[in-house]
Formats: sequence, C-alpha cells, structure tokens
Amino acid sequence: MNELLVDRRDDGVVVLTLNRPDLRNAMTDGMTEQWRRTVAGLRGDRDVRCVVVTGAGNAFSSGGDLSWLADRNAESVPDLRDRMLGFYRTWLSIADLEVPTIAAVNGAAVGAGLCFALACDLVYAAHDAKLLVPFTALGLHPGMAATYLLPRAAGVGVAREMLLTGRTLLGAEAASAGLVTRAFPREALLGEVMEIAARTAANAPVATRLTKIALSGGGHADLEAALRWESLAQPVTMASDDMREGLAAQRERRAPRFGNS
Ligand SMILES: C/C=C/C(=O)SCCNC(=O)CCNC(=O)[C@H](O)C(C)(C)COP(=O)(O)OP(=O)(O)OC[C@H]1O[C@@H](n2cnc3c(N)ncnc32)[C@H](O)[C@@H]1OP(=O)(O)O
Repeated sequence: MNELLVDRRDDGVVVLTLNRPDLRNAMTDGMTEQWRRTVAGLRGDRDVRCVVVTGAGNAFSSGGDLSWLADRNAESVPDLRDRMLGFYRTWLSIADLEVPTIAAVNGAAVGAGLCFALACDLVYAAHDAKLLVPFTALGLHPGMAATYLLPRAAGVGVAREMLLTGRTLLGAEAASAGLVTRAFPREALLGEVMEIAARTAANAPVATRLTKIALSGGGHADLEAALRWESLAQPVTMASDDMREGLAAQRERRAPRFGNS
C-alpha cells in the first residue's frame, strides 16, 4: 500500500498526503520509511517552492502506531532509544527543508501526529479538528519533541495543560491559543491552504529561503544578531535578478516571474 501520496504541481507546490485512513494515518513503520525517502528526494530540489502535508480521510494523523507500541515490551531501553531517535528525526526532517512547509490539519492530530504538524512553518486546522497529546494517559513520556514544540508554539501554560492533563483543543481554540496559525471550516480548509501555498510558492525563491532561515533562528537571536543577519541577507537579495523582476512587476502591475535559483 502506498502510505504516502505525493502530488507535484506545476506551480512548485508539492502536496504530501499521509495515507492510512483506516488507522487514521498512524505513523506506521512503512509510512515512516516512505516519508524518509520522499523528504530526501525533495531536499535540494530547486523546482520545489512549498510543501503541504495533510491526511487522507477524516484525520490528519493519530500519531504513533498503537499496535507497534503494544509490541515493544521485550526490547531494551538502549535499542528503543536508537529507534525512537530515528523515528523522531525522520518525521521532524520536514523542518530541515529550505522551502516553506504548511500543515493542513484536516482532522484529528494526536501525539506524534500533532508534533509533526507543529514542525511545519505554517499550521492551518479545520475548526473541528481534535488536537491532543495524550502521552501520559498511555503511560508514556512525551516524544517527537512535544516538550519543545508545544511551548514554543503556544507558550508554557497551554503546553502544560495539554501535556499534563491531556486536554483536547479544537482547531478554532488552538488558533486562539496560538498553537496553530489559523483555523478554517473543514470543507474550506484544503482550498484555503492551496491558495496560501500557491501565493507562497510564487514569491522570490532565494528571498523566501533566506527569510525561513532567519525566522528559524530569529526567535532566539538578540537584536544585534538579527541586524547582522539582515544586513548580509538583504544585500544578497538586492543584488539579485529577482529583486529587479519584483520591482518591475510592481511598477507594471503584473505578477512577477521569478527565476529558479
Ligand atoms: C511514539 C508516539 C506516541 C504517540 O504518538 S502517543 C499518541 C498515540 N495516538 C493515540 O492515542 C490516538 C488514538 N486514536 C484516537 O484517539 C482516534 O482514533 C482518533 C481521534 C484519531 C480518530 O477517531 P475516530 O475517527 O473515531 O476513529 P477510531 O474509530 O477511534 O479509529 C479507527 C481505526 O483506527 C485505529 N487507530 C486509531 N488511531 C490509531 C493509532 N494511533 N495506531 C493504530 N491504530 C489506530 C483504531 O484502532 C480503529 O481501528 P479499527 O477500525 O480496526 O477498530
């Protein structure tokens, strides 16, 4: 079974769909391996301008495969540690892509599935999507960088409540709490996300990649570090054909035609 669907569109947007709807897109070993190979193929591909991830059926992802977890009793902690590190790093490699990444959370996003969505640059959720991280209810310590990604997205208070009590947020509440970027009615979600992705993909590629790098460090950098980076990166784009094209398009009231560098 193809557990990860890949749709490459002409506008530079690639849509990756987790495809085990019968298990609510649980992250099985097969899907994890397909994800690893697919992301490796996208890395450095200059035709790709934006990556969208979503789930087939009515869920985004139900997270770790519960039947896999149930079979783990006999393995040693060091062996499991290696496997879990590989599992986390494979899925979170989405954060290493240089182009903008967008999660379209079309339904439930649970545990590792929610963390995976939060590793994207932008997270759009259906109003009624259930978002939760019930690790401790399953007798588990959080994984997939939950203790890093949740506080970073929504603040320590929201992260504490979700991780310690297991509280479920619906997409609309999650948007108010800052956990996700914005929420849309379920039937409108994918259309809205594809418009946002197309707009993002149409922006100047080098300027976009440099902006993503700046934002990923920017939250932690001090003002001086931000100014040092910007005073290097902005002149790089000032010297580019893309800026000349962007200014001409603005003057001529037309859509810009950026190069592929
Ligand atoms: C290391 C990583 C750890 C973690 O990620 S911890 C978190 C683990 N995940 C969970 O605890 C989520 C469990 N699933 C759910 O809460 C619900 O599902 C949903 C809210 C995601 C969706 O609810 P609904 O649409 O009502 O579906 P349904 O009837 O509960 O499930 C349909 C089928 O999907 C299987 N399934 C659901 N989640 C998982 C999973 N995470 N791993 C393996 N199978 C799963 C069920 O068992 C069932 O199967 P059948 O039709 O044979 O009864």
